[in-house]
Amino acid sequence: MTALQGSLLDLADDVVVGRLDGTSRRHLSHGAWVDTLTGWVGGAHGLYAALRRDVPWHAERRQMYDAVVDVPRLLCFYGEGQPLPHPALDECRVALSRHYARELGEPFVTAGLCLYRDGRDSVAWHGDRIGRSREQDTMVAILSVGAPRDLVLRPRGGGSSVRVPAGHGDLVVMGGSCQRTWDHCVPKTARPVGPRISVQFRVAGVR
Ligand SMILES: O=C(O)CCC(=O)C(=O)O
Ligand SMILES: [Fe+2]
Repeated sequence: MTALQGSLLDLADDVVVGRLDGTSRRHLSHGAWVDTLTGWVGGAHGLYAALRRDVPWHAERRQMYDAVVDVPRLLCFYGEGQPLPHPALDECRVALSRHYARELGEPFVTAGLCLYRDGRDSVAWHGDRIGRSREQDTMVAILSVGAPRDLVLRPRGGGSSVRVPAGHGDLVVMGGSCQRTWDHCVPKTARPVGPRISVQFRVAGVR
């Protein structure tokens, strides 16, 4: 009985990367779009726990005008060819590369991980415009595990914002001109929220 319970628990811990054919696309202005798929990764608890435990999370400090401030989240970046911290993330990367191959024309090769410890952690308005994404269309695919937070997008030229919920096991892909013509952020929240881990898959030479 104990052995059976043990194996059932193991089973419940298994991380399952689902199919991508259920993604739904929302077209934004200026050729930007977002694809979403809720519950892409099943057993996401196991993935969250393993990443929380195994990733060498570190804090960063950044120059902000004339002060040096803490970046309000923990980070870890995996460059091209670097082993990812969980086999499910390799599976995600390969599945995304295959699914978007025709449209993107190149594979996802890097993974940026962020840990938002609570509602005070956030990422300010920005576009991922370091590298080719400043001039060219690209995609940034984000897997979220842990507490749900919102990814909010707004057109750079002004206009109303779009709120995209990023829940446990969900996928959000920003594509087209999204990094150039729109900004995105994960706002702070006063709601009592638990920790969230975000995994951003990008192509070579884009941050
Ligand atoms: O946490 C997220 O899902 C977004 C993170 C992000 O925009 C970034 O690291 O560039
Ligand atoms: Fe970003």
